[in-house]
Amino acid sequence: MPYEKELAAAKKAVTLAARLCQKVQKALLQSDVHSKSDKSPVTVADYGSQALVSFILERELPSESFSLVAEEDSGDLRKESGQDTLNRITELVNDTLASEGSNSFSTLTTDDVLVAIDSGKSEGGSVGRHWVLDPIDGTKGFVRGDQYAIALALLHEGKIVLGVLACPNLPLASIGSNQQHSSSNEVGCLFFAKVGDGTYMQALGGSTQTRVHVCDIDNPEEASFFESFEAAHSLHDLSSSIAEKLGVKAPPVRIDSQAKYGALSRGDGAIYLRFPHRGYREKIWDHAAGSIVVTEAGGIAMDAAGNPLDFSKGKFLDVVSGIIVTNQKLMPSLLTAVKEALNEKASSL
Ligand SMILES: Nc1ncnc2c1ncn2[C@@H]1O[C@H](COP(=O)(O)OS(=O)(=O)O)[C@@H](OP(=O)(O)O)[C@H]1O
Ligand SMILES: [Mg+2]
Ligand SMILES: [Mg+2]
Ligand SMILES: [Mg+2]
Repeated sequence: MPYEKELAAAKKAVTLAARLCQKVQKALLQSDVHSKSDKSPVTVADYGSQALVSFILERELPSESFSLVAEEDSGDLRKESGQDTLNRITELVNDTLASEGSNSFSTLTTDDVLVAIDSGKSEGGSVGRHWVLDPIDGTKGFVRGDQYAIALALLHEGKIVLGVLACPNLPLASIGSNQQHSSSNEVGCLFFAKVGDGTYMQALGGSTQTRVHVCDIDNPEEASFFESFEAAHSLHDLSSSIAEKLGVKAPPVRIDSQAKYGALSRGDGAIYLRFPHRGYREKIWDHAAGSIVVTEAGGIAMDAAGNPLDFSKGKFLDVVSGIIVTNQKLMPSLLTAVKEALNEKASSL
């Protein structure tokens, strides 16, 4: 089966990274959170997760020429002021590797950790294979104690061919707005998909996998939709105008990160709307794993003009206006509603 060993390595890497993140989130210290040059937050767990995933992929797939496009870099950790943070990250990475129960590695030094983080500097593109990683997607949610995801995908000749999404705080039971009462309040989901092979979910750290599908609603009135928790990341007014045009009755479900794609892939809701503020450029690591998880579950992800998402152009994902995701039946009416809402918005400016 194509990409079988890559999927196994990706699941292992992401599961270990999730373990590191869970440990940090439980006891998050103010000193663990820093601000990047664009003012967005980054924590020791973002860096630790990136170092771990990079290290595990290289260890598990030694024969491959390794290319990784990832969100974080080690610039701030190489400064004098970053030394304590780097020591803390190195300790977290080594503790997590030790908890894996294998003695087949030697303790990583701070230099090893810097090198592992910086192997995420690849630019991606349409040629060859590139891993695409968001070590913590939804860092603001992570810091708040809410939803976040570790999102890893493989790009091959410009197409996403596999994706793994760990959502440590996502309930195993549905979170949709019409959710049934569930006796289980267990959290921690691992979604994974290979091209042509469907999408599966298992409990994080578990082994029983179930195939998942997007919902098959065709009446928009019965649909519910997901959007960003942070109003700074997506225009909530615009999505509410789209929902109104569609006749959606349920209120929006606002959660952080690509956990939205995971929830959609198992039918918790029907639509995901994402309309960043003017001037923001999407990055491939914010959508690569999520998009294959949804499409292999029977959904479609497009930009607001109905173009497929093109991951082959480097680290940016250039889209017209925003990203919309839903099932096959709802997409035509969703595209119409989006077009109308965007036209109204443009004429009111
Ligand atoms: N201004 C702006 N507009 C749009 N998107 C932005 C913006 N700033 C950041 N980001 C990216 O949003 C990523 C998190 O997206 P979410 O959908 O999780 O947003 S939210 O936290 O639910 O509000 C978040 O991912 P992480 O940095 O990995 O957390 C960012 O890549
Ligand atoms: Mg992100
Ligand atoms: Mg991130
Ligand atoms: Mg970030």
